[in-house]
Amino acid sequence: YPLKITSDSEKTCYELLNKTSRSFAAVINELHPELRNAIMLFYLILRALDTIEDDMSIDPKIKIPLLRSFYEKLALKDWTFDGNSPTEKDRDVLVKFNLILEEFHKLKPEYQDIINDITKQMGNGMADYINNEEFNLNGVKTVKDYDLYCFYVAGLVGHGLTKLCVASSFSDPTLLRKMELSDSMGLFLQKTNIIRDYKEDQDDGRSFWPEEIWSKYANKLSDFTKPENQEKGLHCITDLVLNSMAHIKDVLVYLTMTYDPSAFSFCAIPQVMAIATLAEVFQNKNVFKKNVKIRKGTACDLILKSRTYEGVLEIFSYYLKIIHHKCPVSDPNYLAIGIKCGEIEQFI
Ligand SMILES: O=C(O)CO[C@@H](C(=O)O)[C@@H](OCCCCCc1ccc2ccccc2c1)C(=O)NCCCCCc1ccc2ccccc2c1
Ligand SMILES: [Mg+2]
Ligand SMILES: [Mg+2]
Repeated sequence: YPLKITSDSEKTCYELLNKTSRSFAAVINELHPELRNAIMLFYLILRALDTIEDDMSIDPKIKIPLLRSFYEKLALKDWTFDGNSPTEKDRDVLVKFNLILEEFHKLKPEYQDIINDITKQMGNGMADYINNEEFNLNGVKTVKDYDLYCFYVAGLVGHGLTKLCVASSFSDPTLLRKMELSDSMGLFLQKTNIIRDYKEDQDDGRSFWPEEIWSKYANKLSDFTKPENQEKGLHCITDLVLNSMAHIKDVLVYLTMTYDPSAFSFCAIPQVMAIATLAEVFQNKNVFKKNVKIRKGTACDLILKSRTYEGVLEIFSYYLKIIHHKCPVSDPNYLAIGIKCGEIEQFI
């Protein structure tokens, strides 16, 4: 669909989108015009909220009220925020937030309400975690906390996207009665990022790997940065990958209920990138040293192949086999990985 830019503020919004996330920008730009601006603005507003959450230089006494009240800024005409540290990578979305607001108020009220509601829930969820001393000091404790945090920052995005797609008749309204499918769409992506971002988060003094899992393999999470602990670290990655695989069936069911071809690609592409990334981080000690990424050429093949549902099934089946074959017999989760791969294979 040709991109028809009608104002300077809209032009700036697309520039901000392309600058803050090449991967999501690529799929959002392909969307049908009916949804494209709504989802582009949904992305920028939540990225602005996340840029406040991610900035470790902002005092929690300032950050917590700002996260909880952020959704109220959506009612304003020209609010901006310049309180991020100069090094915060996406600080521009807050500095130019007035232009995002200008475009946001042009959306259908129904779309504005959906975005408002998700922004409010996410802001409160993020604030709850920073407020909870336990999480702030030692990171995520239980797998239950891990799922709750990922629900707040990504599951809710799935909820909002589902409501926007159903409102514009691009997806099956049944999805509204099965919101756990939307949860899984977000949790699968967020958990993949959290596994991949171990080193980056360690360097930022943050951690999202749940203690309930990593404590089986180390005394403290930073142990995995030492070579002598990396065999154990690989077992921990297996455990985390196994936990993420629990969402795959829901993801595949969700995709069968997304009718519009551009909405299907928009939903399918991040998911196939995630399964390819899981296979890349699996048994890969580089995770403890740098940010592991899938090759550009692979990403292009995946985009082409994920245009049909059969193509998506082939991609998942291919990478599940890779994960299964890469798992050494010595890994404590060797059998569980085989069982989970078999379970999903049957569904495919
Ligand atoms: O700072 C970073 O660069 C990464 O931040 C991560 C973090 O801080 O944890 C983390 O920040 C999360 C809070 C802000 C969420 C922003 C977002 C992301 C993608 C969207 C896609 C479409 C519409 C709106 C969207 C909103 C992050 O960006 N994680 C990437 C995974 C999030 C997936 C969200 C999501 C959920 C369901 C989906 C269903 C279909 C298609 C895309 C989907 C996308
Ligand atoms: Mg972030
Ligand atoms: Mg964040």
